[in-house]
Order: sequence, then structure tokens, then C-alpha cells
Amino acid sequence: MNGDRLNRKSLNVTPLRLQGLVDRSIDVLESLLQDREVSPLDRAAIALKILEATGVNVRQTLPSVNVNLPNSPLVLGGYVQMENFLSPSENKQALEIAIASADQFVASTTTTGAVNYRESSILYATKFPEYYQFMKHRILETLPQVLSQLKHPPFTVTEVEMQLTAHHNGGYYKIHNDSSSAKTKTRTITYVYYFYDQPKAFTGGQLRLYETELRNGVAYNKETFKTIEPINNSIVFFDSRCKHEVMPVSCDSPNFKDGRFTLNGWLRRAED
Ligand SMILES: O=C(O)CCC(=O)C(=O)O
Ligand SMILES: [Fe+2]
Repeated sequence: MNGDRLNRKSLNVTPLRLQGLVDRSIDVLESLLQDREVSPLDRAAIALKILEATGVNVRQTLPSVNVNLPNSPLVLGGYVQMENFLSPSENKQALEIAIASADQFVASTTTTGAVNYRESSILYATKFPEYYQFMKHRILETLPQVLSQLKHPPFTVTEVEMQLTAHHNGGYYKIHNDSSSAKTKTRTITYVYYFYDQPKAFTGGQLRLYETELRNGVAYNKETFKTIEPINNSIVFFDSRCKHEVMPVSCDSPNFKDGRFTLNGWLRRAED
């Protein structure tokens, strides 16, 4: 039906009846807005419609708020990079742990089980409990600043996952995000701390962070990306839903100590 012709006259509605309808409609919307059984996204959509009907331009009024408004998919791609994250001796200690535990690394896998998707080896944090605790505290004390720079809402961290990952000659990790399986969906922020022996013996190994569009909770990477150099003693934080990739590593040295190492992991929130 043509909206212009849908007016009070053509429906033959009295002003009083119309006012009653408007009042009841507002009541329905108001109760939906407060109904916890209605998903936050649906409530946001209702709130947006009401605001738009009242003439408030939300996109103009709240340009810096990182909310997933209907019709405007959330785009991720921001990151925080900090250089000289640890003291020189703490940085050296990470390399010492990696070297001393060289025979305890295991081949990495992916949650989807995809083959030829990733080439690296991992040392689980249970093998370095003291350093895990130390690093966990450093990360948690940095988090408020990181979240504010990422414009990410604060959340309660329920777990800090950590592993020590080594990429040697031919190592890589193709495009993925860190939170798209049932087991990983509460991963919220990814961190990657880079370290290696100097002089640096490898080339490549950059982190590519793709602009990522979230539509109905599914992440799609765009063509555009930022390139992050894995600088010794630097750390990078980003939203775990953001798509990323580790570019191939080339290294002439056959020595384990000459690899590209990371202490990397994820800050988890509680289940919804
Ligand atoms: O090593 C990096 O730069 C990123 C590692 C990564 O993406 C991961 O372990 O999930
Ligand atoms: Fe990742």
C-alpha cells in the first residue's frame, strides 16, 4: 500500500482512536526496550527506530561510539602497538625460556583442522608457570589503556590464555580470526608479544591485520590491511574477531634460537 495514502482519513480513524493506537504502540515499544528476553541487538534496533522517528540522527550524534547499528556493519581493524614493553632482562628471559625448552615445543594445529594453513610450533604456558604469571600481570595492568585506545568497552577478564609460539624458516599462518569456533568464542582481545635473538636472523613474518566487517556476528575480511612488523620487545593488541595473517618467514639459520618467537594469547570474557 502507498504510504502517502495511508492516512487517518482513508482509514476512517477518529483522532481519539488514533491517539489510543499511538499510545499503545509506544507502550509496546517501551516494554520491548526493557524486556531482557529480547536480544540486545533487537532492542538496539527498536531504540534506533524510535530515535529516528523523533528526528535524532544517532550516527551524527554518537560518531565515536563503537556500536553495531543495524544497516551499518561493525568494522574492525584497529590495533594498539607498544614498543619496549618489557625491560631488556625480562625480554632476554623470554628467549632463554624458549631456547631451554626447545625440545618441548609441539606442532601447531588450527581449530578447524585445516591442513596447510599454519606452520609453527608451540610451547604451552604450563611449561613456564612463573613467567606466565609475570606476563599475565603485565598484560592485565596494561589492559585499561588498550581498551580505551581500541574504543572497546571494558569487560571482566575470566581467563588469560598464553602460549609461546615459534616460527622458523617457512613458517606462516594464513588468514583467520581467533574467536570463530564454539570453543574460542569468548576470546575477546588478542595479544602478541614479539621477541627474537639479535641480530635478527629472519625476514618476513609480518602480521597483517585485515579490515574486518562483522555481519550478523560473522567476520568477513576486506582487501585492505595494515602491516605490523614483529619488532623485538613490542606487543600488539587487537579485537579477537579481527581477521589476520602471519606472512611467511624466511631464515637461513638452522638454529632454533634464530626463530621468530611470540608470547601470544587471548583475554576471555564470561559466556553471554
Ligand atoms: O604471530 C603473530 O603475529 C600472530 C599469531 C596468531 O595469529 C595466532 O596465534 O593466532
Ligand atoms: Fe591469530
